[in-house]
Amino acid sequence: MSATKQTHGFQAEVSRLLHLMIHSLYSNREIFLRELISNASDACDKLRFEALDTPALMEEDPEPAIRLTLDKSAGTLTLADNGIGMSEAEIIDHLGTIARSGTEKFLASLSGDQKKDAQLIGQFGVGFYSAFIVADKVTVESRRAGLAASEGVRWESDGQGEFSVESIERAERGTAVILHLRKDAKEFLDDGKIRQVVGQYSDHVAFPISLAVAGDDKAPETINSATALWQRARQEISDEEYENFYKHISHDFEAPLNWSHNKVEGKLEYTSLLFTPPRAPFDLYHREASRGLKLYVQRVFIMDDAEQFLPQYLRFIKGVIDAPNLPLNVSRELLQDYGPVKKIRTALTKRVLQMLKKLSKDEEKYSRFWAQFGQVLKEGIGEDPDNRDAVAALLRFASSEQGDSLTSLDDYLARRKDGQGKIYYLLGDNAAAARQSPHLEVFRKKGIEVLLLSDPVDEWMISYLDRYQEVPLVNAARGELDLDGEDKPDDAEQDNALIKRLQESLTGQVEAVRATRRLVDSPVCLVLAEDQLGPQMRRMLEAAGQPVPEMLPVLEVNLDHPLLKALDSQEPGADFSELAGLLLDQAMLAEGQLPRDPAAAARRMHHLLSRAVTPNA
Ligand SMILES: Nc1ncnc2c1ncn2[C@@H]1O[C@H](COP(=O)(O)OP(=O)(O)OP(=O)(O)O)[C@@H](O)[C@H]1O
Repeated sequence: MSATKQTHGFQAEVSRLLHLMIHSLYSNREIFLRELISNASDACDKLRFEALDTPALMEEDPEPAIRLTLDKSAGTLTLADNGIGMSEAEIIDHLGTIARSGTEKFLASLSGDQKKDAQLIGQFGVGFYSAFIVADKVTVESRRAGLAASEGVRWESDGQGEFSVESIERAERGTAVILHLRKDAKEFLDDGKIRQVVGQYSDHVAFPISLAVAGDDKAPETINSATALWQRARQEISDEEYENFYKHISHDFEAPLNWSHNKVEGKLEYTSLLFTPPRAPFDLYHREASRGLKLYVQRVFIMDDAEQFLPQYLRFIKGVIDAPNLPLNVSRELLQDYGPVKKIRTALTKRVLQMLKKLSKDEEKYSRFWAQFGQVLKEGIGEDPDNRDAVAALLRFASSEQGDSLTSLDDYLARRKDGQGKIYYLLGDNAAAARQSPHLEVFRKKGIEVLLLSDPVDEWMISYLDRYQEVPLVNAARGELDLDGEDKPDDAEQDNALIKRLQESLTGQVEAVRATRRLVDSPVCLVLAEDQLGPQMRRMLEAAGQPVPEMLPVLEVNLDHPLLKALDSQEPGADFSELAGLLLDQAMLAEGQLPRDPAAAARRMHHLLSRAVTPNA
């Protein structure tokens, strides 16, 4: 009826996503039904929420419902809901663009390998566009609750880069998605098939889903149980139901790693159902990425991303919380400093940490978890002092004694040597480099294990973790080592003439030169003073444009090493200074740092090499 049919181009990312999705999800294609039903259920949730303030939005049709209709002769499957609906502007915006930062980069990371991409797209959440996996044309008709019947809108596309929009007369509120099924997707015209897929993926949707066949006299039949899953008793819910519920709320297709479902009674009554996802969303580190739980009050949906119920470092946890005693008109601002919310948050945080502890008993699953979320969890060491030991127990580290496998602090403590009162760690740019560090020599000799920390956040993180189970953590490359009382060189040793000569020659480049017992095979190493910034923190500050205090390292020397012995007999003069400079350069290189003056270091090295190849020069 409208003379104003307009054509729009999809945002480039949408076209690309559509193309990749159709290709990579072909063998999982029944998920389109779950995704569209999830959207319909969200739309009903949103309507109920808005109607709390504006009851008139319910019009004459107050019971939220989702209706599926098969039309075999037209070859269409229609999903209709009487939820919130969309205005013309909304439909153009929601069904033509993707408003998540990082999307372009994410799409570029897809490989073209169907299996791998299918999993990755799960991180993204496929949503509405999955309709095109089974349909070669999709028509959406909608009217937003509260608008007049004349303000209906029809959206149509064949998924090839463009969509059209026109205004229509639409008496019913809500949205109908009409799928013109592809030739190879006609199985979805079979009511048995629809029943099976809805039963499998969407049984727990809290609104009735009915199925009708056009031309059939039978009344539409409800085909799901239509109770909120989290309200049912734990023992009545199968693992598969939990898994499907997770997929429904997260738009993921892989099963969660584990979950925790609890009902808390009493003054602070609430039910929580929390899931550990199998993969990090692609935008885990984007500020505006969705995070947090879905909040319900008395089964009425209140908001997505209720981030107030968990701390930042647990932002990857998915789930729902139903707190029947919160006011229905609760807003984000109100949640912020609402006493009961803080209490629930404290309890849920503990709950999640327990859930992760349980997960850690399953080594295979936990290593998947750790690879995806380990970095985020480390934020908790700084962020959550009250639960520091519980978070620390979940951390995993490379270790000098454990080859490629990672260790927990508890396992480290269980293996420690009699009388070893400290947990030792070493920071490095990567575990392989840390493993080569001269600082480990004395620990190896004594059979003491050292944790190898190489994440960019590790130095920051460890600065908050000075103890675990009352045992102090000590940086193996910092301060004076005192492994078993006998490691400190005595004053007479420090009073050595060679040390004094080195110190003189390196004035302005090192804080001090000291004799050491840290080393076995290496001649020298650098040691940080107790209060000095390490290289990782330095780089982080520099990258953030912060001023970095200039502090000189301490050079420790192994007086038993043949090189130092030879140096001792070297006459004072230019050669001695040159060799002293080279020793310092080497110590920096062994730390993975550049010498302070790389050009001068290279010159010294060339000089030395020339002499080595032409001994009489
Ligand atoms: N049945 C519907 N009724 C009302 N609005 C809808 C409906 N289906 C989709 N929309 C709107 O279109 C938007 C985009 O839907 P889409 O499924 O692509 O993404 P999403 O659901 O927001 O995200 P994700 O699928 O990753 O959770 C929705 O956020 C919603 O605003």
